[in-house]
Amino acid sequence: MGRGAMGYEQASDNADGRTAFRKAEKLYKLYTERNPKSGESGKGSRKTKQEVDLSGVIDLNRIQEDGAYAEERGAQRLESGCNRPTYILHSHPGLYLVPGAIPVCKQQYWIQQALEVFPEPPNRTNHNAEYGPVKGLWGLAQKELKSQADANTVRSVKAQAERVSGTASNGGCSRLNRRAENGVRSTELEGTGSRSLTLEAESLDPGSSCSAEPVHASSRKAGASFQNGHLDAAIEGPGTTGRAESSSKITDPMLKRRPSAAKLLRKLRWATLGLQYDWSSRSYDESLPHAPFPADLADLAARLAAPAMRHLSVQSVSNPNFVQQPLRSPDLERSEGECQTGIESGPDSESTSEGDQKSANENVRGRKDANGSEERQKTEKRSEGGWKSESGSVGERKRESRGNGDLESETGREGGQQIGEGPPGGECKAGRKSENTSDWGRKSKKGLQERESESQFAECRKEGPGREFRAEGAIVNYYGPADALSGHLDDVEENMDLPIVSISLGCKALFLIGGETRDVPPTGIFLRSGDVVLMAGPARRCYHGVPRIFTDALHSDLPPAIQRDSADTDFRPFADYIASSRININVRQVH
Ligand SMILES: O=C(O)CCC(=O)C(=O)O
Ligand SMILES: [Fe+2]
Repeated sequence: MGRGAMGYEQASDNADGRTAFRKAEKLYKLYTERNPKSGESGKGSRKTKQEVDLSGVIDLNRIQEDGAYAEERGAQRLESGCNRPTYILHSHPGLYLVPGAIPVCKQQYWIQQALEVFPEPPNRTNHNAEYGPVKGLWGLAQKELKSQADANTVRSVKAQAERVSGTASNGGCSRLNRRAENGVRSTELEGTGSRSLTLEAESLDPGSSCSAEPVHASSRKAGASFQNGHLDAAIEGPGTTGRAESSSKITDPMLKRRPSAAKLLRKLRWATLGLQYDWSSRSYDESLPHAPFPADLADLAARLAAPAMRHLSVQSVSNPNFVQQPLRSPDLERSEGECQTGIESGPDSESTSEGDQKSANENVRGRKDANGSEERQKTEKRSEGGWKSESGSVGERKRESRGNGDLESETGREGGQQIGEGPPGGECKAGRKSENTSDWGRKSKKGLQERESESQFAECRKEGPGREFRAEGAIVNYYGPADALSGHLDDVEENMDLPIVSISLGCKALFLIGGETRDVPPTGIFLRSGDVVLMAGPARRCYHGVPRIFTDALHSDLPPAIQRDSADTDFRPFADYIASSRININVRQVH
């Protein structure tokens, strides 16, 4: 196929029955192997990553810096009218690449939204099927993690005390209990209620004979509760302990099986915004309860989509058969020309309705996958999905696929300048502090502010009436270190020429885009935090996927402001998450 630089020239040779797309996925996926030197072969031996030749992957940073490289890769810079360099690839008409489109402070904002707000009911996540709507997942997970950290401190103090005294004594034990209680109270002071206290107490020094027994007992009585039909994570308890005795008090069978919030967060794989996609019917189900599409994200998507919308408009004029763009809805009517953030108006994340569990035990392909199947394909259990698990027990690593299971997981968890609208005055304010959010977004490093001045967005315009992208639904993908999204098409939206606006956040990913069949060898492109991809027109009909994300510090290419060690304190919990994760928000116009 003449893409020798990709390093898999043989990809279209179908002799072994594998398609070119599949071969590329296999070539690039994360391989780990046990290092016999680091322990006995088998259990306990260290896994090491295998080197893969990535020289064929298009690097958008280099495209921007090196004209010869850009030309060699068939990349051409567009005048997008948005002051951000936008590139097209000659090999993939309809694909638009906007490196560093989202400023770093906005990346922080969207990461926070994706973790704290977007998974909230009535938005559905991969957890709905098994556990029903889970409310307050991020907050509760953070409390658990903090309690675990406190417990670790208690443990190390205990160990130290034992080392000093030589033996453990009852006196030492009660001292430790006091410390544990202090730990709980200090957490409570930070805003947790009394039930949270019991939850946290359970996490403290688990299994220790010195643990605070009376508190445990009260936690069981607190039990889990439903509020407005939602499992309210903020006041639940027993599901997080996993202890047999606690489940005896629980009547709802779902809750018995519910893992800790921290684990649920780790296993979060997708959330849907706006119109809810029903994986069973492979369509957007407008009867499913849904919150309005977040206004700030809709505004951002409309701006980001502009280059593709402009192109489509031109084509529709020159070709009368070309599909006409739908009229923009009056409620999205806004003044033209402003290129400010829309994030001041955060989405209404209040739950408005009951969650839906109707497809709880089904797993259905939600899109056409790399095998070309367009059929509804039910698989046995939704929870089995298409997740691949290379390490860990099924129970430990069992993951739910979103629909067709094209998000895969293979191992356990391990550890430019931009559109995204510069706010007035050149400051990169990430947005108003909302009720549930911390105020990290208001802080901004000086250097950042300078780089993200308004001037670079001044020309970023949305198109006029009739040509503006209208965000109606989005899928938010959460990738852990060994997760992959296998080749697929997104082909259920009404107008398949309209762009999908795809925003990358967190660790670098390898994105593959091929052709209309999986026999076409795909092109690999690195996507970093803040990069945006538009797939419009012909590119909408091309198989694409993410075989790999890079979570090691050397290759994750995280900007300092979202790195663990250098992020502002308020952003630190999000930085902890994103250090080994990638989030992708892809926004669609459905009608
Ligand atoms: O994660 C990505 O970059 C791609 C996501 C995607 O293709 C999808 O969700 O349909
Ligand atoms: Fe996709």
